[in-house]
Amino acid sequence: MLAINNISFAYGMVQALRGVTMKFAPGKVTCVIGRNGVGKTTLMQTIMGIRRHNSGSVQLGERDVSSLPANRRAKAGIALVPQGRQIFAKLSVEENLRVGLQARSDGKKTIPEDIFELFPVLKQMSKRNGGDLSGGQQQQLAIGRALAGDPKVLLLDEPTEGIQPNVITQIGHVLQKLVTERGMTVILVEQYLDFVKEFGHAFYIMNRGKVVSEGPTTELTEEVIERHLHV
Ligand SMILES: Nc1ncnc2c1ncn2[C@@H]1O[C@H](COP(=O)(O)OP(=O)(O)OP(=O)(O)O)[C@@H](O)[C@H]1O
Repeated sequence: MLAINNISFAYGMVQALRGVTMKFAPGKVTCVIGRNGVGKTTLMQTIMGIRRHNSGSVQLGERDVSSLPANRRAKAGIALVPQGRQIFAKLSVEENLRVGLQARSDGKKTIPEDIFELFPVLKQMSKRNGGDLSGGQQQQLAIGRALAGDPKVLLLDEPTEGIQPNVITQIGHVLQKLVTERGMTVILVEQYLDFVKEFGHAFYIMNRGKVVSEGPTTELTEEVIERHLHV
């Protein structure tokens, strides 16, 4: 279980998060949705420890990880697939995956074979440079790199952005596997509501740095969407 309690964060005078409290269950995909600029990316960066929240706490299981920097949160089992993927263009696919190994707490130095089973294209392309891959392949690489660190909690910031439909479906099935077979806690920032409804179990809607609605995705009705998400 990952829980965040009363998290606030400001960029100077811009208050991006205002007392956000959320719970993320293992074995479930929890979706964080909201219009542009409501604080979703800031929230993911805060959970990862890339941005240090001004107040509140981040609890991973029994452990309060609020004071840990990002690299130690990664070792504790949190991984982020960032918005825009941020793969290393000049490194090969294999080298990108090796970067992910550094987050492991068991010191393992080889890329786990199951990453190639989840994303066979990464095996076929293993010697190619990251920058030569298509957008969809880069997204798979970014997820594979996060999984190389053997996380318990996987954060994904808009993984379907700019990706062709067949790869979106493949990514959805991988997330389904990670939660059902490994009991992983998956947290998904997503604008694509069909994906949320198909693969998500629970949702939080944010507006102006706050939670304004939450529930199981079966309760993500047209009325809720109309009230909180339409511009
Ligand atoms: N580096 C920054 N410096 C100053 N303000 C920022 C910075 N990054 C984000 N903000 C502001 O913080 C608020 C929240 O931004 P954030 O990117 O977290 O929202 P978001 O919901 O992820 O949006 P999007 O869907 O467009 O990515 C916005 O008002 C944004 O303009």
